[in-house]
Amino acid sequence: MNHPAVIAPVVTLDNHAFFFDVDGTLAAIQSRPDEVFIPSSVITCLQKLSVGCGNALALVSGRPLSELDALTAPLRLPLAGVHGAERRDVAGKVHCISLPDEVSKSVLQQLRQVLATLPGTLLESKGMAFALHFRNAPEYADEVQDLAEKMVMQFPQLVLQPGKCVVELKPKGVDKGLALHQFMQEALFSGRIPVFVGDDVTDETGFGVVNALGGVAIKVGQGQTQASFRMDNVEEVHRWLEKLTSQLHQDTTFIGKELR
Ligand SMILES: O=P(O)(O)OC[C@H]1O[C@H](O[C@H]2O[C@H](CO)[C@@H](O)[C@H](O)[C@H]2O)[C@H](O)[C@@H](O)[C@@H]1O
Repeated sequence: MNHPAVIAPVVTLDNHAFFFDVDGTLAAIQSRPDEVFIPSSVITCLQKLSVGCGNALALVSGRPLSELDALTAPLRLPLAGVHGAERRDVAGKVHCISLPDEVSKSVLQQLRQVLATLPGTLLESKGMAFALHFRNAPEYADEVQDLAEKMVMQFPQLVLQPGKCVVELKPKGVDKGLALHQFMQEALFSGRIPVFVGDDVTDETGFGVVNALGGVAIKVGQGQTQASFRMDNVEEVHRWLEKLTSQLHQDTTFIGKELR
């Protein structure tokens, strides 16, 4: 569906499980990945919501788990990172897809070499995945795209993951839809109706899984999507979170409560 409803859906904490993308959804887009932050008021909302829905709340992001923990400190949520290549389940166990050492070393070396010749581009290495950013050098978008395409031809273990002013290389077979599906198999999530809020191409596989489960898929911002709902921007996501959590009783919402 290309023209989803522009209204916040009705959800109830008893019945729903909540999944949030990070960049462009909980955190406003910044010029560089390391400039991103989630306002403390939003972290408080996430904690309230998590407690209110029996801890059936997870982040599903392209970022590594370590960065997600840092961005949401002091929370320690179930997480899917690197588009699903890493996942920390409800029990805290980390599941991780890795690349053979020689592959990741060779990819990294080749990417570094070429991107060094394209001033303003930025390479983010996540071990088993690589983000080639051109937000600050849009004139090199085509060169970056060509480089990424060459790498996936050379290394069949990798596939392209397009994003906002970025082309990523991630392990084949990994996506947010699968990560979301895996969370929904866990006792704490299963039986609930999934709600997933995301803004980017990588979130579409998550929206697909949510739709198949009769859940609520919410696209943030413009662009084609299979989500059924839309929110205008990050600020609207924040306002929705505030509204959802303001209905909670005080005794379920205090900071510092053990999340599981
Ligand atoms: O799945 P997400 O949580 O949305 O993460 C997707 C990628 O987000 C980051 O890059 C994007 O945000 C940056 C900061 O706002 C921005 O500078 C960049 O242009 C965007 O592409 C992050 O750096 C990637 O690792 C994530 O995969």
